[in-house]
Amino acid sequence: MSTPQHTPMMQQYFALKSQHADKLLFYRMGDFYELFYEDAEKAARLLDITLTTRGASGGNPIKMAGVPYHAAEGYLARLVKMGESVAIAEQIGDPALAKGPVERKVVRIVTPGTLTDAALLDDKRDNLVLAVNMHKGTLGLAWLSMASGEFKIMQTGVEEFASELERLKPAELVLPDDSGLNIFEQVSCPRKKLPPWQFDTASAQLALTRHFGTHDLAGFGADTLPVAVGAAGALLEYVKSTQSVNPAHISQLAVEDAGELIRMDAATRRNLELTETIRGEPSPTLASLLDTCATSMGSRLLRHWLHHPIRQHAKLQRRLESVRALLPLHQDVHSQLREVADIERITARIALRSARPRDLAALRDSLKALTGAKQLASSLDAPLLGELARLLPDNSPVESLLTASILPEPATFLRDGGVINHGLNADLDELRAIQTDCGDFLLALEAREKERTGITTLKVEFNRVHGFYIEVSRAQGDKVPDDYRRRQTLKNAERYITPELKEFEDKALSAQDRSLALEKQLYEQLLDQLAPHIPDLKLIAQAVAGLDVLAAFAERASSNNYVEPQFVSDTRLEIIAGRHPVVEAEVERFIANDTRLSDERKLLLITGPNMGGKSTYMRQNALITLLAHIGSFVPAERAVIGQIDRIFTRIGASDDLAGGRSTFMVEMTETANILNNASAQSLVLMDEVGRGTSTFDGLALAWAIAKALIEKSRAYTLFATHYFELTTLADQYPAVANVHLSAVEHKDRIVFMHHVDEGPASQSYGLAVAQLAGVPPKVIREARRYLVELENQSAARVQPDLFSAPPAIVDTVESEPNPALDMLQDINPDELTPRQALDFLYQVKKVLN
Ligand SMILES: Nc1ncnc2c1ncn2[C@@H]1O[C@H](COP(=O)(O)OP(=O)(O)OP(=O)(O)O)[C@@H](O)[C@H]1O
Repeated sequence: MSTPQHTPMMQQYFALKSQHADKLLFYRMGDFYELFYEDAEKAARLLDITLTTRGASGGNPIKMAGVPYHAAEGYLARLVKMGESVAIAEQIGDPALAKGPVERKVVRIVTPGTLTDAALLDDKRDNLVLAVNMHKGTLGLAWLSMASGEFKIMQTGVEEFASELERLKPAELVLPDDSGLNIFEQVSCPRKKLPPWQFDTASAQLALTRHFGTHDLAGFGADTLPVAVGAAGALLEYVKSTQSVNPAHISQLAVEDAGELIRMDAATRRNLELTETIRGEPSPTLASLLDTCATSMGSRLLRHWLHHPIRQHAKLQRRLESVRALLPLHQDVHSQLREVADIERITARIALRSARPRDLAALRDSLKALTGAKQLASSLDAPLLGELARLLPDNSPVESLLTASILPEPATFLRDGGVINHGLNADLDELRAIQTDCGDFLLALEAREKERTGITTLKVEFNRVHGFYIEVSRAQGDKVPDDYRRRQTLKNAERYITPELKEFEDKALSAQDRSLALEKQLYEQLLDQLAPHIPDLKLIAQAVAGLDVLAAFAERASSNNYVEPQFVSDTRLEIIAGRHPVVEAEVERFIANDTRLSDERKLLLITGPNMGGKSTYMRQNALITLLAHIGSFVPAERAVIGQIDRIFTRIGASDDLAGGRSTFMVEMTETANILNNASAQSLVLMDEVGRGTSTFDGLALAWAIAKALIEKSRAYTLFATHYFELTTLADQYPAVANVHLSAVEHKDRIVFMHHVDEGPASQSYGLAVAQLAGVPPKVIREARRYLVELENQSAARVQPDLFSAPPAIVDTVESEPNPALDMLQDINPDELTPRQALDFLYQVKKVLN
């Protein structure tokens, strides 16, 4: 675009912009970052800043908008939240020496997924960038937290994409440009498209081995995952392109083994409200309830654990032992950890050389504060705590280095000076002494000059614009000696300089410049010295996070009266007096309930009135199971839990309008997923399945789905339903048991007991609940009348609609003679049990086939 008519500065701008066409370019001009042309229009719209025009270049006025450099972080944060990426071009040349425009360079690229600045990041959440690669139905995923250096990959089936996306919740997606796959259409997060060759396994392997300095990827266990390696290579190259230095803190690649985790699909993660409510709010959720962590590293790890429940009982035992050991001491541990800053993110900024002076001071103080936590953790009798304690520092070399190098309270910005400690560098100390001695020298000079000249009101002073001067009031102007040179004339006074003062001024000002430059150099050296300690610092951060979460579990266990769950190898889910951890905190009196599932009792059919507590009861069992599998104590009197491989939920009606699926379609898609994938070790929650369609279709489907779950999947199933007809399943299958939530009607009002009792519910109470909700009395009266009518009608037919043939078949029957019609003529529905009716239906079906 640059043509000879453009001004030299705009030519420079276009050259930079052409390399960052897909981003907003912040172009530094003095104290502002300016945006031009389309960027200016976009930024003005997004940030609500003024759009102006200035001069002209290439024959047209230049549209521009700007933000002050000192407030840039806030604007960047807003842009990144809106999914924008920004390239920041700084002035790197010396304006005094430049002939044309001062030299500028893009020094930093800020994208939603690669943030590392403390000001732009949410403390409590990992900010991930996820790269996706696909090859013949195989999905390769690679994700990275730039702020911690954690880099992971996995390979799975393409159909798992939605569930992985819900688990990882990336801030940015990186895709091959040609993917053209519709699975990405529903994803709302910002995407970066890269040339497809970057996802090629061979070039990715080369990029990765070069970065890690390894011969191949076998050491990471990644050599058998070519599709994921393709994604990892592309991702690494992408994040490197956003930084001006090599991200050395990305020091290893880990393969996520999905087999070690309890799997949960996207709907389950949402329905259980682990880290977000269904409405997308951060509380009340399981995370908001459990998070009493003292550090943000702990809060982030807790969220990670909630989405990654593990299956190995031995590993869970180690966490549980630690929680038990921490029960009497969690307060002490947390009060030690409260002094600890975000070591993980500071470490990443050290690696990226963007750590600020106060980051380093905070790291120094945190390392010191950890000595106490180390002692506490190592004094406890739990192997996992012992391991964490060993990773914590005691007199760490980094702490000594930082103590020697950084002032106790350094300035915020290195450019202001006042960062490097005294005694580290003799030259710096000398330059600083010149500045400190300055005051004494000026006082002495003032006294001397007063005496020499006899001018009693003479003052020696300094200001930024004019430097040092001697001020003499106009009244005493005639006493000024010859060696005074005039520097500035004021209304009532003259300001002078003398050769002696000039010499001093040169020395003082150059001392200041030189000390600032020296501090900068020493700071860079310090970052170099810290670089080899990055792996240790990362381990320390992990240990702090682990200790913090385990102490939070202990705190929750004692404050909320949780018990240690027991794991067993047989088929069992036995929860005595279980509670819903989140609902319990919201209601005045929570009624605890038991759940017993085993080989002999695998499906509970739950009936009861609306608002009776069915959903709460089902979810509490899933949450207790989940809590046990992250190593937490659980809200119950006793919990004995066998092997669990997956948790499925089909709860509530949620429209997926964006995805073009109706409520019923969503319901059936989720149900299909459950029927296809649940095993005998899965925990399945089905809430009122079939509700989204007509009563008879719904009932028929619910019946068949319950049968499939009990006959084929044999999963641990909690099946809540409004269809009382289903309660007869218990007569046919010994592994099906009926339970109900009780309620009593009292003078037209309904009182919910919230207690789970054996057996089916006796009646529905739908009208009573409607009344309770404030439906007008007239409507309730009408409904009551109609209900009586319906009940009378159905009394004449037993289970009429479930077993009647659908209209289409009736038509066929009428148009041509059919043996099924004769069979129907021969039976008396009033004499059939539901079982016989169902069997009869099968016979009719056979005849029709
Ligand atoms: N065990 C309990 N102890 C105390 N209060 C409870 C209990 N279970 C549920 N509740 C209260 O009852 C309310 C309704 O519970 P829930 O949503 O589980 O009912 P439901 O039977 O699933 O209703 P619906 O069929 O309308 O979905 C909860 O919000 C909670 O306040």
